[in-house]
Amino acid sequence: SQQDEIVSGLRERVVRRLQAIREPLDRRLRDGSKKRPLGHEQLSQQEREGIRSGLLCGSRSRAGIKRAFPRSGVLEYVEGRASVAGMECERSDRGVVCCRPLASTISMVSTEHPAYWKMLSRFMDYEPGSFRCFPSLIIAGAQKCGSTALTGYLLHHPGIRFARHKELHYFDKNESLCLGSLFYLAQFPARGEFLTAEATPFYLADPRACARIHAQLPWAKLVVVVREPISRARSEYAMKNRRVDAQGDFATALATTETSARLLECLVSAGPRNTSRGLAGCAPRSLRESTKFPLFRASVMKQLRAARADDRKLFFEDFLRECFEPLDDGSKLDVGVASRVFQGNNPPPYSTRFRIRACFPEGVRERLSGEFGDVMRREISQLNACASRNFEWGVVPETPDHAATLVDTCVKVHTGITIQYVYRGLYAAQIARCARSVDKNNLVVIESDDLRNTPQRELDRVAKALGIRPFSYDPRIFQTDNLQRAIRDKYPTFENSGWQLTTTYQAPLDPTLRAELLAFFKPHNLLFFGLAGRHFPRWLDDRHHPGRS
Ligand SMILES: Nc1ncnc2c1ncn2[C@@H]1O[C@H](COP(=O)(O)OS(=O)(=O)O)[C@@H](OP(=O)(O)O)[C@H]1O
Repeated sequence: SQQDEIVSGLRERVVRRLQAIREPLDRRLRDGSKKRPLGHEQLSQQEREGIRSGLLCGSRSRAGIKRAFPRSGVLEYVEGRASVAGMECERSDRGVVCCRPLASTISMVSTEHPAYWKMLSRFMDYEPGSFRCFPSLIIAGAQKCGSTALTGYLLHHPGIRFARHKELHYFDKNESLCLGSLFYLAQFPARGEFLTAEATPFYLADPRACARIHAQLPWAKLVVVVREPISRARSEYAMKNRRVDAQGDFATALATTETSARLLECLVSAGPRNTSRGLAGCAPRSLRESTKFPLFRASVMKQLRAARADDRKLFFEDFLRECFEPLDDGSKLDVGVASRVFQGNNPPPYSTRFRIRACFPEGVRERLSGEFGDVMRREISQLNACASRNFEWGVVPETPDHAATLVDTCVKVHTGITIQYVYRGLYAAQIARCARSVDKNNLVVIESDDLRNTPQRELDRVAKALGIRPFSYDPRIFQTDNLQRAIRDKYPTFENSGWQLTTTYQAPLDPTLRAELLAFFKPHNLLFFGLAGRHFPRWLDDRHHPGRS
């Protein structure tokens, strides 16, 4: 079919590029140690390109050094090996389930690629001998439309098990893909009387994820939850707002010399080998209780892990010296700790402040770039300017394919909750792009209000698409409190990212802004209705959602 041709054409192009990149790299690897760190400036143009395009793994250490090595994950993907090595697929009333033995793959990987295995084993938790099953169901989008509610409901289905974490981001992040399908498989439970599922609502927005999913998991069903785009955007903005607030509070707490001093004492007593557990146990309470703390802890660990095992102690000491500014006023630091970390300074420092910008940049970089109306208007005007420059049909796409080309040309997609509040509500564009690789029969679209109002009916649609027996849910699980509980039990840290089951909005949206946004989204919504084969009149209605959004 045309889709297959596109995929195989793409694959050929990628393989050719890959060969061009691999040859010099293989030579270098033969010449030197497999793990030889390469200074960024030492990377060849091709290697740099390989890292950029995601064909090679590149990791950055604190010293700015990059390592490049062939990415097992991407090799699997490009060569189509991931899906076949030892895989067993079966179709039953449990749907289509494809599994692979984890243990034999592990022994192969650990002997053939020790460096890769070393990196991989850090992320893995597995029982030897078990088969793991790739997901047959992926909740692929869209963000802020109710994907977590849908996950929370499906958690009660006896024939479905979800991955350990919500939002694996395997198909959209080069670093995850880099770890390969073994890493991905390890996120799912050992084979049992169920199919497996994962939910990463960013997949729909990512320009490459659908093609990657199709190449690795051609049997998987993708469920896309959509929502009236203005409410969606507002929900995303509200979540970002919560994150920025939490970030400000964390930075303020960290900036006090008292907190910084206690943190440094805590790190010194935990030492290089026990840093993570130590931080969880002895970091000042004002930090530990913040929703930003897990990110902070992960960031410290990531920086420390960049050090090679043999020089970890040295690296740890360097980290402390670089990240804690010596001061001579403020909250006093334990004398022993001060002289150990800041030895050589004159006069001897007795207090300190954590250098948050240098040492925890991810904790302070999120910003709101204006009021909701400003960011929406700015994004729309940039999109319109780009569209009128590039397309004879101007700013209003006439077909879903036009809409897909519009976003391909005019939107540089960013991960995370960034400034793409408008783009992520252009469902026709994103679904049409996804359908270039994923078979339409494998795409199930659910509308957010329908999910809220008639959940059993929507869950039956998912079961039907998966080819599994319908399941009658206890209606109590649809109550908000129970839904919240189910989500918290499964994903206890999910709310740390600023996510909440529902947002309380302070005021309704300004009517003028609402009218402008409705007018902008209308043609995109109509294209989406055409694709979905359903009309959602509430999306076009000015009176819709006066209270909720
Ligand atoms: N049962 C049910 N059905 C449909 N939608 C529901 C349901 N429960 C919650 N919500 C709404 O989901 C919004 C959050 O969406 P997500 O969970 O997909 O967000 S995320 O992308 O995972 O961050 C969030 O939107 P806002 O409240 O506007 O922020 C929720 O209201």
